[in-house]
Amino acid sequence: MKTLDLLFQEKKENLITIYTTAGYPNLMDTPTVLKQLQNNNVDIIEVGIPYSDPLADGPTIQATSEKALANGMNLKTLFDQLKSIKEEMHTPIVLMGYYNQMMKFGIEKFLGECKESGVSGLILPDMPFEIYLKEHQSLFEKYNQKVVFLITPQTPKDRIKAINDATSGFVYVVSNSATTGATEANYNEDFLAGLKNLGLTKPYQIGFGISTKTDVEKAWGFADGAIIGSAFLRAIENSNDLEKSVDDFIATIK
Ligand SMILES: O=P(O)(O)OC[C@@H](O)[C@@H](O)c1c[nH]c2ccccc12
Repeated sequence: MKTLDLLFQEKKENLITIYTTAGYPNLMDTPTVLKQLQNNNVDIIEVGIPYSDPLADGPTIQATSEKALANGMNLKTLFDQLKSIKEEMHTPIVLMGYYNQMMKFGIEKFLGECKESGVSGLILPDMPFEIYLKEHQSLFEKYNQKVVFLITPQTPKDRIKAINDATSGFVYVVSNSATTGATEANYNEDFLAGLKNLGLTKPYQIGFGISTKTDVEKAWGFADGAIIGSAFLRAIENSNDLEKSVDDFIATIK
């Protein structure tokens, strides 16, 4: 498994991160989806842990989460699936979940399982970075887990600096203040154009509402990478040939 650090040493721009919900469209599909994303040379794979109360998620991600939960996906199954493909995977995997899920599972057990499963880092959108620094940083480091924090157009500048400093993975730049999954990119262009002057020292990628090649190229103009979730999930939703659907989608954005 390639670490995020190594990836960012090798590649500093034009990154593609694809988000997929674990256990979607079917319970056992996630290993196939991950391997096929890797075959298509995506740079990072973000795997969402389905959750019944996903605060930051728009309708597409929420629907995939509900389906995945109904399919029976849970943390144990997800970790088992990740372990089953660990030897084949070298693309960095970042898990996206909610703070509560991690705390309920037991934080040390959770981080240990992440390490055992080949996970490189975590996005926990509702974990304040102050809490991370005060309470969790040493455990994350013990299990080699990087942390990704989000900034939005509403985040004050001094807070952005602090978030950049607390980040050990990459900074997730939310393109606008809406939830995930808009069908059209609705960039806050002033915010995005200003990113370069914020003095960010960590790699940063833009997500929310990116669905086409044009959107991706635009995001690359403002940041190191583009993150795509909902558009990808819509592309695999009714697939009867997952591998082909993944190939076809990636072909549309590269
Ligand atoms: O779906 P979109 O608009 O392409 O945006 C990516 C996003 O879904 C993914 O990164 C994500 C899914 N759930 C999240 C929760 C918080 C932040 C980000 C996410």
